[in-house]
Parts: sequence; structure tokens; C-alpha cells
Amino acid sequence: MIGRLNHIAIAVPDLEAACDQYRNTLGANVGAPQDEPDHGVTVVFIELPNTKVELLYPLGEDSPIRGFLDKNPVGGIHHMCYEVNDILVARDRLKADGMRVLGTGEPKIGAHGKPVLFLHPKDFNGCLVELEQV
Ligand SMILES: CC[C@H](C(=O)O)C(=O)SCCNC(=O)CCNC(=O)[C@H](O)C(C)(C)COP(=O)(O)OP(=O)(O)OC[C@H]1O[C@@H](n2cnc3c(N)ncnc32)[C@H](O)[C@@H]1OP(=O)(O)O
Ligand SMILES: [Co+2]
Repeated sequence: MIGRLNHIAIAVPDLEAACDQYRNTLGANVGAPQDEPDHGVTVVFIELPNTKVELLYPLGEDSPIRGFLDKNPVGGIHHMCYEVNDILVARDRLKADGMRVLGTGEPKIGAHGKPVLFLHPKDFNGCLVELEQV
């Protein structure tokens, strides 16, 4: 069911500082910040040869990552995003297996303009999982 690793997301307390570090200290190809109000975050993608890093910063009062940053004030790995061919088939199969799909259970359009869903971290060894339909 899951395919390529699309990205690994890191929640950061200072987006500009994290971008500077990846660009200047790590010499990475750092994209421009994208506000994603429907998801309550500002994201920056860092293109790597074999996957992407997604830097996350809270956007708005109801950001779903605010609690994470309160618990992890220096930041931390927030989620892993795997690619799937059919997100509704994947969702229904995961629900049938008793996995918790977060939010309404309906996919939202993510930062790449593709449908995404999130699966509860407690069902995946403490790892928040995002699925993106490609
Ligand atoms: C623009 C879209 C972009 C893209 O790639 O396209 C994105 O990736 S958007 C990313 C931001 N959106 C989301 O993360 C949506 C899904 N996340 C959520 O719904 C929440 O973050 C949730 C429910 C996972 C956690 O919310 P919150 O921390 O407010 O709730 P709890 O305190 O009840 O947490 C429950 C339990 O889970 C632990 N937790 C929380 N976040 C994570 C995490 N990222 N990884 C692992 N574990 C996590 C939290 O510590 C609690 O554990 P407990 O032992 O009960 O204290
Ligand atoms: Co993501």
C-alpha cells in the first residue's frame, strides 16, 4: 500500500533560523515559505536527492502543531509522509484494521496540491503518519 517516502517533517520554533541553517550550514536547496491556512502551518520544503524535508511553523491560533512545540520547545521530528496510489482505498483499509484517521476522515489538499490524510501517532509506534496520494 505505501510507496515512496515523500517527506519527513520537522516542527521548528524559528522558521527563518531553520531555513538559514539548512541553506548555509548544510548547503541544502531550501524553498520559499508557503502559508497553508487550511492546515494551520507555514511550510518550507527542502529538496534532497532522495526525498524532502518539510519544515513546519505554526500558522494561526488553532495550529495543530502548537501543542507539539509546547512539549518540544527546540522543535522535533513531527511526521513522516508516505505516498499512496489511492488515498481513499488506503484510508478504508486502515480504518478496517482499526487505525485512527485524524480530522474528519476526509482527505484535505496538502502542500503539493494532492489529497492528504493523517493517522494517529499512537497507532504507529509514536510516529504521526501522513499519507499523500500521488
Ligand atoms: C500543508 C500540509 C502539510 C503537507 O505535508 O501537505 C502538512 O504536513 S500539515 C502538518 C500539520 N497538520 C497535522 O499535523 C494534522 C494532524 N495532526 C493532528 O491532528 C494533531 O497534531 C495530533 C492529533 C496528532 C496531536 O495533536 P495534539 O498534540 O494537540 O494532541 P494531543 O496532546 O492529544 O496528542 C495526543 C498524543 O499524541 C502525541 N503527539 C502529538 N503530536 C505528535 C507527533 N507529531 N508525533 C508523535 N506523537 C505526537 C502527544 O504527545 C500525545 O501523547 P501523550 O502520550 O498522550 O501525551
Ligand atoms: Co507533511
